[in-house]
Amino acid sequence: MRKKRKGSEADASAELPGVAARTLDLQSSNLRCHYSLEDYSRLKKRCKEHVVAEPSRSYKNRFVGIATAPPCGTSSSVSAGRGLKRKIGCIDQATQMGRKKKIEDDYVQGNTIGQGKFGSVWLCRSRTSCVEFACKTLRKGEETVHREVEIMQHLSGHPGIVTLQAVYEEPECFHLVMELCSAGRLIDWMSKEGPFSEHRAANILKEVMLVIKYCHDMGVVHRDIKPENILLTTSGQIKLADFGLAMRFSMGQSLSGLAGSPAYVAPEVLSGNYSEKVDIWSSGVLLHALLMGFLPFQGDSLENVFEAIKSVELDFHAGLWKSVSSPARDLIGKMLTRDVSARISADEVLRHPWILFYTDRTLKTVSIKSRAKNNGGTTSLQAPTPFLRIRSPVNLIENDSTNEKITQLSSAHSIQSCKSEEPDECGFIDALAVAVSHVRISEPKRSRICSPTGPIEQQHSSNLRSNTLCKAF
Ligand SMILES: Nc1ncnc2c1ncn2[C@@H]1O[C@H](COP(=O)(O)OP(=O)(O)OP(=O)(O)O)[C@@H](O)[C@H]1O
Repeated sequence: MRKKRKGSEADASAELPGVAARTLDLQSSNLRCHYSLEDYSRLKKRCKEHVVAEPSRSYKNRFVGIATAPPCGTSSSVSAGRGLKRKIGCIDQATQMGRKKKIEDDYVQGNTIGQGKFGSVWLCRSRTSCVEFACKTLRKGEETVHREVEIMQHLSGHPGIVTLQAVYEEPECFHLVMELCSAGRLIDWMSKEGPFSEHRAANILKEVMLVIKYCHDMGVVHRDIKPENILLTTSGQIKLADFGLAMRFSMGQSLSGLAGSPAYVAPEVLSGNYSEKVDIWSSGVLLHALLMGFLPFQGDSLENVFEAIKSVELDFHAGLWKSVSSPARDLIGKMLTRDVSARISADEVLRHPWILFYTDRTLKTVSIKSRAKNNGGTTSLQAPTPFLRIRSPVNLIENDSTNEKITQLSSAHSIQSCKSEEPDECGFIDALAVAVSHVRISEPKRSRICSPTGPIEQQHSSNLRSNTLCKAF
């Protein structure tokens, strides 16, 4: 019997976790609780079975739904193995090399570097080039393995997406050889150094949104955007990883299926009818966490967290928000609006004045100049110093010396955390944002290729570390 992976129907025979009885470890943090959407999915299923006693098919329709939607021009009714083989057929020449060979023929196995729910990720080195890669080994039978591979292949080539190098098949498992992101996960940097300055947060969000925009333009919704799935290379490049929950969609298509990670899940996912805008909501949660150091929607049980997601209004005028510029607040508000039609798109996020202010060279130059004038010639607003190297031509930090600095990412001290913004920067940004908002930006061309079928410890870290609320279901 095939196993169901996250985003799929929960196993009816699995023991119902004591969801209602579980308590938060409030001492650790408001978000270090022990719930997962898998628990929720199981609970809902159990409830439905007990109360309504409907045939399992109707439940399946409700919760699995689009999770098994086929990729472009294919049927979802293929078995995982056959599906993957066929997908390998459309993977680049370079990735076909593993079809007959064993992975050991081409790669030397190294240490385990990550553990997922359905397999491990380990270091490997190419015997021919000596280049190191990450290898994700997935046990066969996973329903969505072929879809994850196919989507990675579909998206491969974008600098913000982990490149799939090769795929090897064995009787029991698949090995996905991927580009190595050895500087770790964004969540770890957030835990170590967060909350981040607006400057740094804007540069991170921009990189993330560029990838999400690309995914959406390519007809893929990720459905599990969270800092645990954002990896960093030694050159500081951000890479979106873990497409285990990703799926194809076509513009205007209504999606269903309970999928995501509790703390990041959009309210409409809980109602069972959603679109690619769920990635924007999750990114809004990410932005909140980047700036504030904690997650926006919390509760002492999984269902309370969902209740918060559905009903809590964020008060942008209280407490810590006072130290955040109004354009930043405006952007978070537009990303975390429950009215999906009012929620901005990835492209609109990228054109938001707050993002432009911190990431656009022209605007930055203007702002520095005007600032210098006011300050008797000193440029108080510094060039971007996020830990990631911004590839955009509009960025000011792309030079050899910066790259050199960033290659020392293994040392926390090599990264400037950029926490010391000017005290009056918020007001300055507010004023600038008004000017920026008058800049007309032309609509970009869409390039879809396929149109298919609570407060935390020390104001940062602990409640952002991986916990069950942040685990995909
Ligand atoms: N390309 C990579 N380079 C470096 N480390 C990686 C890479 N891909 C994955 N990892 C590490 O392995 C971990 C698990 O990977 P991934 O999230 O893809 O697996 P998963 O089975 O989908 O996990 P989960 O069950 O948490 O969703 C990551 O959190 C990361 O630490």
